[in-house]
Amino acid sequence: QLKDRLYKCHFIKQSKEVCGYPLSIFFIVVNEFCERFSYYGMRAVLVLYFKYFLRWDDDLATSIYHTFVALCYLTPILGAIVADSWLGKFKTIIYLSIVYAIGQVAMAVSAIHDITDTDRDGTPNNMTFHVVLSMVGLFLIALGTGGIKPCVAAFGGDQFGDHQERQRRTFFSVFYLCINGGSLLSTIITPILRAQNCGIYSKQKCYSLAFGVPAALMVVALVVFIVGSGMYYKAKPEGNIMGDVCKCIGFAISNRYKHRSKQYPSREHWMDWAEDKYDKLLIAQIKMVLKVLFLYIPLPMFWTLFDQKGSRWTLQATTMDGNFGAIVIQPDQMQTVNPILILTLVPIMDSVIYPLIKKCGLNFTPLKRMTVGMFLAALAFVCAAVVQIEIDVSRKHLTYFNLTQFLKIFPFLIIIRATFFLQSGQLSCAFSRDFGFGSSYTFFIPSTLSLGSNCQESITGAEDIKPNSVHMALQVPQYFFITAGEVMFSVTGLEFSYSQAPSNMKAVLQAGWLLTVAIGNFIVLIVAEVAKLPKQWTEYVLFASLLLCVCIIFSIMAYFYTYIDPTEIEAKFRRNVGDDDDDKNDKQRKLEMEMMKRDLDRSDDEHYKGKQTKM
Ligand SMILES: N[C@@H](CC(=O)O)C(=O)NCC(=O)O
Repeated sequence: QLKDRLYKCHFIKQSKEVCGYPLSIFFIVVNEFCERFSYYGMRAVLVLYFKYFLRWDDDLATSIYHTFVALCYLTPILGAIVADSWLGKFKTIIYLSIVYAIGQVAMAVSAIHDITDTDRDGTPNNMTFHVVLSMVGLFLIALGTGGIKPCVAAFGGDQFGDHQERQRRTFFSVFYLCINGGSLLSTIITPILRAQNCGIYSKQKCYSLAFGVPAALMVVALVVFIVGSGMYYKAKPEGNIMGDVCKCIGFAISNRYKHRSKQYPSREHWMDWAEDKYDKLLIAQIKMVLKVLFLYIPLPMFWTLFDQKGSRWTLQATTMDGNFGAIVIQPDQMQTVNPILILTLVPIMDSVIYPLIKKCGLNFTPLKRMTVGMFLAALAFVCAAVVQIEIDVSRKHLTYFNLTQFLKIFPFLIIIRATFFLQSGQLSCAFSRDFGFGSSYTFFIPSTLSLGSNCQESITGAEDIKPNSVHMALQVPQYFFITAGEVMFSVTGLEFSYSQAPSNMKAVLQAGWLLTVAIGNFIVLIVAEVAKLPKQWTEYVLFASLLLCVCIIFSIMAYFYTYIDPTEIEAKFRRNVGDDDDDKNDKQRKLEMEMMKRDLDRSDDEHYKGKQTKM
């Protein structure tokens, strides 16, 4: 460890800097931007791809969507283990990014309807092919995105020396902004691509392009990361810390069980039963981690609600009117409201709200912030329920109007003007109609119609599905509350997990934190499946109530939590151990340091000489 630290100091001293930041982190930040573009871009259109391309119903589409998201947050554990105990972060990121890019390409190919459209009617004839290929693609993406997730941020953090604490903190903020920048751009762009018509034999909605561009961005992310290769500090794998933790806990439990009889004196903490075999420092570190993990138990419920903005809320938007005057918003583009608000709310919270609360003399601790975040998310779902009731009322009556009569009643809903051509031999006639957002019509063409004459007046239409009359802008309050909740809950939670974790277990807690997201997505599936509520708004109310209950439980748990300083605790343990064999260790350490410094100086000289010879 000492040797590694010396090597790192030496490496960082030698590496190029721009404005006090290692040049290498620019490649990492750009990589993250492209990767998040790829992930969120694909995810933005996913639920609509299930519904309209694979022709699944809303429930199946929602279930598979959340299974996929859950898988994306289960795989970080795998990535952390592979990186820590075997390949190291750099190689893990490279290999898993390749898997990820292959998955994205598979998704793009699965969305080409022409591949199986043998009768050329615009719909695939072998749906199984498309379903299987897209499921394989999603599995590879989940493996890739989840696997690299705990590695990229930590790898970025590794590039800073101990003296660059401030720069490291700024790097993490920029990193979060890059995530949301990538997400924002892709969530605007991929729905536009999806809405285009493309195809060889027949034109259909262009899901292949909407998945193809994220695939290209993932390749760019990989290339950018590889280009920076020579500049990175690459820490060696530290051994499987997750394995050590599990073994130590397993030993404590089995040892406790073996000594269950009353004749053995009890110990202060059940983990103390591991003292017979394991280092006291490791046990103290595990105790710190377990304390935080216990606090994590109620957290998945927040993600249960949060991640529904990509499924239920997008489906809700499909039943709303996206006409904003100058622009028409696609339902899946509404998700951009989240990253837009993140980019504005994070700086406002950090520089105005939190300092103001502090000035008022209130101690707004991280756990209190997280509790408020949960409450805001519950509020967001109450808003979603109210909007849903509005939609249900507006869509209650399916009426059959004469089109002209209908347009007279709802002229403000007109947003699309389409022209149809009827042709028979040399004769043709054209008629135009205006359509409301989300509406469906049947036109009656009289058998007596003579082509060549004006058919505008002769053709009448019946409205099968009324245009969406509830405006998408009504979703803004629910987005506002869920994003304000995210800033208070997620950004604070990440910071809390990092600050309360022992030095060698930051990755373990990161993986634990990401696991709460995975569990949250599984809860959506379970609740939606078990409750099977007939009305969507009642499901929203159910989720809001569940989170409110969990929020109360969490606030009680948080009340009893005492904040710790892991560095201080670790130093105390090291001092205690050090007291026993101080002299021996000091001499040994000094000797090792001397030898390593000499080694490094020598390798420096050789490196320098090598450069001179080459010149
Ligand atoms: N606000 C989200 C991005 C989004 O939902 O558009 C976020 O920052 N997520 C964190 C991540 O690591 O993706």
